Amino acid sequence: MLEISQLTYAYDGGAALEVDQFRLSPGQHAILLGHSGSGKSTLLNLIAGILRMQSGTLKVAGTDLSTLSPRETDAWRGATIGFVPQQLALIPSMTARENILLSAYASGAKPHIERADALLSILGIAAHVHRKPAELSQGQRQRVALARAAYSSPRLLLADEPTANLDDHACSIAISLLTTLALTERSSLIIATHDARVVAALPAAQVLRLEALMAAA
Ligand SMILES: Nc1ncnc2c1ncn2[C@@H]1O[C@H](COP(=O)(O)OP(=O)(O)OP(=O)(O)O)[C@@H](O)[C@H]1O
Repeated sequence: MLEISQLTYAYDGGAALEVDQFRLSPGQHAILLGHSGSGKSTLLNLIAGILRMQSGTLKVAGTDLSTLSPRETDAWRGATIGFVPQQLALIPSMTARENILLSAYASGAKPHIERADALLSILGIAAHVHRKPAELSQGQRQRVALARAAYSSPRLLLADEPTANLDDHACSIAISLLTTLALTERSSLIIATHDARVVAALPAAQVLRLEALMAAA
């Protein structure tokens, strides 16, 4: 599902990420673990093809990302990746259902309302389908962002710090929602986090530890 070898990435300010070797089999989950600034978001963005890799090997769901043009990468991402960003990035003027259907609206594909509503139901917020983000709690907003990421049945679900600022109860709910979705959608899950509770909650996940490079420079 994921194959990384001697991957490096540098921003203008200097090296941000080095991963020697990492492999994830289909159906396995991974945790990218590291302190602030260790390159977790950078690696998630490389895996999603949002950042373009600079050197090394990065194969995601069987595709060597270095072989794709930017246009091909966009199409590949739409078909393969579901992303839950840390800031959720919901559109304030749209309802929960409309936020989930956003990718369909944007690509001109037929929106599958039943699919959006079924996901909201799996995530326990079917009653809030017509609410806008401001009318939802933070936990409910996170569920909408999860449903939006899962809408296209991605092979890989990526979540950036999904438990940041959550108490223990909300943290275990967030993790169980992610694993439930991964199970029902048969997706692999990659979680970027600095939260040891995530490692404890997912004992079968492969852990990739990242070290900050810039701070040491
Ligand atoms: N767009 C950018 N331009 C220059 N440097 C960047 C950029 N984005 C991130 N960096 C730097 O790259 C390093 C890794 O950042 P990244 O956001 O990937 O870390 P992170 O582990 O996700 O951190 P956090 O947990 O705080 O979100 C940091 O030193 C950061 O300052």
